[in-house]
Amino acid sequence: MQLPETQVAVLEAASADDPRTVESIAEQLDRKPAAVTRAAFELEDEGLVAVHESTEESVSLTEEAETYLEDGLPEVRLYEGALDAGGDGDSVQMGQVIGASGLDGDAVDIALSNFARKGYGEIDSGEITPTPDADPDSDAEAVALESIADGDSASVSGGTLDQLERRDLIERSERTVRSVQLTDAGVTELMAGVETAQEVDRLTAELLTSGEWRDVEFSEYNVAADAPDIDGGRSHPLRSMAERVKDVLVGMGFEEMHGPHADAEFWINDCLFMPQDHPARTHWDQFALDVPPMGELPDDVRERVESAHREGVGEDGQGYHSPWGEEMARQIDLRGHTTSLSARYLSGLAEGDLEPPQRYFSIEKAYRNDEIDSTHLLEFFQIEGWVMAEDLSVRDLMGTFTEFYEQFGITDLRFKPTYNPYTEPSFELFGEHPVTGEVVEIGNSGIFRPEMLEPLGIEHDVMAWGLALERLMMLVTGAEDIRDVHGTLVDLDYLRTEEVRY
Ligand SMILES: N[C@@H](Cc1ccccc1)C(=O)O
Repeated sequence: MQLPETQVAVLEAASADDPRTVESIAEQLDRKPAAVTRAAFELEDEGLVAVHESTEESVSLTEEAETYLEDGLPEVRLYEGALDAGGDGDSVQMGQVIGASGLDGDAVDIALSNFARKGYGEIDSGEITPTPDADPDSDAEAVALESIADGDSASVSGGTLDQLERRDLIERSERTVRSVQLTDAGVTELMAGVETAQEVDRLTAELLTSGEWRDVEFSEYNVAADAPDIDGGRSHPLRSMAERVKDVLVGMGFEEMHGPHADAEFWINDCLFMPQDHPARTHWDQFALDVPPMGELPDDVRERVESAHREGVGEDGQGYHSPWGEEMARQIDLRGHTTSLSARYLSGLAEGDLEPPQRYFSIEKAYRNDEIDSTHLLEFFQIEGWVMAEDLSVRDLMGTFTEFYEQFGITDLRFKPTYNPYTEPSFELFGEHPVTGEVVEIGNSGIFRPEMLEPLGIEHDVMAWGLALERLMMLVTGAEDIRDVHGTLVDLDYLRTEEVRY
């Protein structure tokens, strides 16, 4: 006959004459009692053993009892204290006795309430008279505590157990004791020879149809084992990162902006007070599209933008005093930054009138004719954002960045003054790469100039920024080359394994 391994072991350990407890078999086989119990019941189903059950009282000591085991019962200590204080048959002041016994707190009351009951002496009007021949060494309760500690509660009388339970010194519970005894059939099978059935690690169609599944032993699951990697579809890690950024910004009270990737230069550059002869507006930096120009620009904004470029804004404003042509403003480019969205939203074109406070963000692509290297791509994601409020300062800007980047564990931000035609003051942001230790530029920001805001019809302060999503990703995940993170040169292994939680 073939049986699973544990059943064979239990069968061989069992005896026909002498029922053995599951615990003793488990100890002998060095297996868990639960596994032996399971095997015993399976063997019983086969008629090879009988499992007998009985209940047994188990007694355990409470914490209080454990301390008495160390220090002695309080009443015994009181008795010894009384003898030490000189009361061998004579009465002694209670205070003296307690002092000599070393008892304090609740232990004093416990001692006093058991002292007379157990014949250690008399307590009367503040005096204690110990019984000269009381024998603390044979104190039934103290002896019982020792026996229970040794696992021999059977030798303790029922009366003493009841007394200990009343004193909360023991806990009694019932437990089921199972013993295994070989049946005649079991003896016969054992003599005929029992073999260990092979373990099977997967259920097959053959096992099912043949009915053999009943007899084979299935190996246990190892939930800690390494499983093969499965390369199924999953979110791009940069997408997950974008979602996480979005969660953070929405949590900070921002609303999302959306808008065209290919847009009129008007929204990309002119509204940002970028002079039309600015180097960033050449094809060295941005991609122009060979498509018809934008048909209509909103008249009033167009006029005010033109005038800001020519004469500036305010009483002593300074424009660029250089030519400004609508034709160039209507040319369609791939946006070199998503600040075009901020211009659109601020103009009210997208959202209607905006009263402060307002907070907007976008996580969209920008396109630049850059040289591709470990920190530059032609297409990348910008985390654009702006806050419109009554009074804003550089502190608000720095505080917002500190709060934002903290959510990603970046706490060592650095700020460097820079220049943008559309912000004053302006700051570049830097963070340290966790692997290379290099200080990496992660964003650009500032407070929008009146030359930008007035033509858009904004009378309040607006602070704004453009942060690089890929650079944030590199700081968070330790990726060292932007080309591995996103784009046509991406590292597939990185895409398969990188975990970005959001
Ligand atoms: N447009 C800037 C970022 C920026 C946005 C808004 C204000 C200031 C800076 C860039 O692309 O680098």
